[in-house]
Amino acid sequence: MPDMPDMPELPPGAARTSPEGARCGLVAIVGRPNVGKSTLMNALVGQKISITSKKAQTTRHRITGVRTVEEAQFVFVDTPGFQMKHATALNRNLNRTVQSTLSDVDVVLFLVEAGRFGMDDAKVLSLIPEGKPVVLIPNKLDTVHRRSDLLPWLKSMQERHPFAEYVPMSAQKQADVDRLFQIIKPYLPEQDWFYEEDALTDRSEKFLASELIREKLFRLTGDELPYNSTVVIEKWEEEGNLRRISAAIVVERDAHKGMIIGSGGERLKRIGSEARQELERLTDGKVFLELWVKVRSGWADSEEHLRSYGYE
Ligand SMILES: Nc1nc2c(ncn2[C@@H]2O[C@H](COP(=O)(O)OP(=O)(O)OP(=O)(O)O)[C@@H](O)[C@H]2O)c(=O)[nH]1
Repeated sequence: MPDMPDMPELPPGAARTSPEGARCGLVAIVGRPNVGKSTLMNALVGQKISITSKKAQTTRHRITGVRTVEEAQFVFVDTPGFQMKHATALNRNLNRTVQSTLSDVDVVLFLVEAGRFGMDDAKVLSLIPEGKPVVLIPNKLDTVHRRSDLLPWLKSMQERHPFAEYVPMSAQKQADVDRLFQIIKPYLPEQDWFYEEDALTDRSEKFLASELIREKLFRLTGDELPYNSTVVIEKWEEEGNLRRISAAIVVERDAHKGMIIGSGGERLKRIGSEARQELERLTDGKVFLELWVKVRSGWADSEEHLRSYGYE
């Protein structure tokens, strides 16, 4: 059976429903790991399409979500986080992805943690091409006790970069998220919509499934598991409303394999059963999920492996 097709790429002008004065543009969300990019994108798109987790570096793919608000259509590109400590091929790839993603967007949302600007944030800022409108989003504002403490910090940020807008907010607050749409709307060019009004994402169901298994994997192994473990969907068959999925969790070391399997296979069973339940909700059908763990030593260092796993 075929995979769920990705949404076809419509050239500008092909959407049939653009209203008078339509705007449409690409919006990138960037920031160091764990700053709240996935949380913000999920809030903006209004549906869980990217996976949030306390584990840094959970977003490795470019993910596009689409949201139409009044006459404006926002096409979101969620770019990967950064891993500064380990300079592997994986990270070089991430930086390339970030830069190529940013070269063709209309506006960049640059997330930092309100009141903080470190080397890791500076590195992200330095990858944004010159001349792009950049909206500074000091996120997690709810964790700042006195808002007035933020003023000198905001002033210092003004000196770092000529940001187009300053929008301190909390990605977890709906009112803040709604306000953000209005603020970034003028940065979208006036043109016809790229997608139908109710389009949510152009990612396939298969991709979402692998991200979902990854989320369960990281949730249930806590901080023990290195971020560069990955999930590869090896079999995907559909029979009516039933999906038979076989997925491999690829890790670097035998020790990690044991960690995932757990004593008596308990942990792997739990990862599988939680992922299956959520996949059934996602696909609105029945799912047989077979999970297994593979050791692929040093895979994060090999450009070739990266290509075969689809990270180019
Ligand atoms: N208090 C608070 N926590 C937040 C907010 N936004 C996100 N978080 C939390 O911050 C953590 C990281 O959020 P993510 O959305 O996964 O961050 P990310 O930038 O996508 O992370 P990577 O995928 O590692 O790049 C999660 O535990 C979120 O619940 C916020 O506005 N306030």
